[in-house]
Amino acid sequence: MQIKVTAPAQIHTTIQLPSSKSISNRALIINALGNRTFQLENLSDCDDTQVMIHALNDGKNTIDIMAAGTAMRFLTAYLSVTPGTRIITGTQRMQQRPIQVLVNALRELGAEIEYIINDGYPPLRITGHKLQKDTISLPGNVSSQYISALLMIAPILSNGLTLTLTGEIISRPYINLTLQLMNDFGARAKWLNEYQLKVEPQPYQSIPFYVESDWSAASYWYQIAALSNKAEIILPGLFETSYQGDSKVAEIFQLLGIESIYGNKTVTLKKTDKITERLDYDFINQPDLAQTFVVTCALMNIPFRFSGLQSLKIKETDRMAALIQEMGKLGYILHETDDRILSWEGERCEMTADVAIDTYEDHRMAMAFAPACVVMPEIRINNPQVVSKSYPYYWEDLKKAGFIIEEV
Ligand SMILES: O=C(O)C1=C[C@@H](OP(=O)(O)O)[C@@H](O)[C@H](O)C1
Ligand SMILES: C=C(OP(=O)(O)O)C(=O)O
Repeated sequence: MQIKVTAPAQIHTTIQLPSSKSISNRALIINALGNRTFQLENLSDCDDTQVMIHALNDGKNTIDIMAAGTAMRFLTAYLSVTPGTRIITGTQRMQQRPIQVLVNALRELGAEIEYIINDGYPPLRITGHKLQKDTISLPGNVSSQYISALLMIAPILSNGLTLTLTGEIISRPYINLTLQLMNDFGARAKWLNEYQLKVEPQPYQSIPFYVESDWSAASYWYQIAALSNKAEIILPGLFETSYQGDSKVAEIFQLLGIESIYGNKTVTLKKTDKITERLDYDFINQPDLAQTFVVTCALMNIPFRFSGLQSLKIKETDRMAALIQEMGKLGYILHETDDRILSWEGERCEMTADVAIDTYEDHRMAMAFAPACVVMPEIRINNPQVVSKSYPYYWEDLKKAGFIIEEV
């Protein structure tokens, strides 16, 4: 399927964003490990959260988490401490996303996990039982989701857990998000120092819990505002002091002429004329924002150097390669350095005729490229349904804001 997206002349709208999938999926695991006294409120309706709900509630022997990285990693740890033998699998791409660091750590703690097809990758066969060991060391430079997964099961281990992280720690705000939620649910978990984490053997308590809106999803509305001549966008359900590391998007977009005005549980995006001449930024802590800023800066003609992108290669697709390829179609020549930096110094090439953006089964490719139509007559997006991974109503929300979406 392909759609053609056309933008309105100006944008004045209020958009109810989806709930945070990162918070939803953590709250679900924690609640499942606790006593489930309260219902979680405002859980995301995205695919990644729906697969997690099914995995935890349906009692199936084979669990298919489709493309959800958090579900694969968090459930691998969860199933390792939950009685029974289960197979956990996912999409073809999920079967290429590494999980060895987490499996090795869990095995060292005493878990029973087998690779079913390829060593180091899902699918896995997991038999859950009590884990005894209470210290573990693992690399922090592949995916923070492994660390979050281990942290979340730690309060129910007999002696708690001390984790030592080696190498550069990527996506650290997501580890902090995990600690924050664990502590909200009555656990005792904290950093001992920059590289060590400690979790006490203190069980979770259910609490009434409401999931806030998704800051990563908000980034596409910041992008639309930045690319528009005239825009005012109100986003309810977002807070300045958010648990989510991607709330940083507000600060970075300030450099691209967008002011965030925080009100009663909402943020309003307004345009300013303060726009930086170039943007250099290290995305090590906010990898999911990289696509938003690559597309936005190039289309605003702002040269950039974005570092800290090493984890992009093992996400829904190789996002570095996908960005270079698709920005090339729009006439922008990006450079990749050392598998971790993407830069653009203003080099242009001819734009592909009848350009259609490929999305590589990556929701963020669709969501970050669609706003390009604000500065182009139109944009075509292939396989637009990929957005359901984190933001099922993205296209409906664009329509609500006055965009025209046609199937072609
Ligand atoms: O813990 C989480 O909720 C996430 C952590 C990040 O992954 P990495 O730690 O693999 O970078 C992020 O990209 C992903 O979308 C969600
Ligand atoms: C990388 C992402 O998700 P996950 O790793 O959880 O599949 C994402 O949502 O951009």
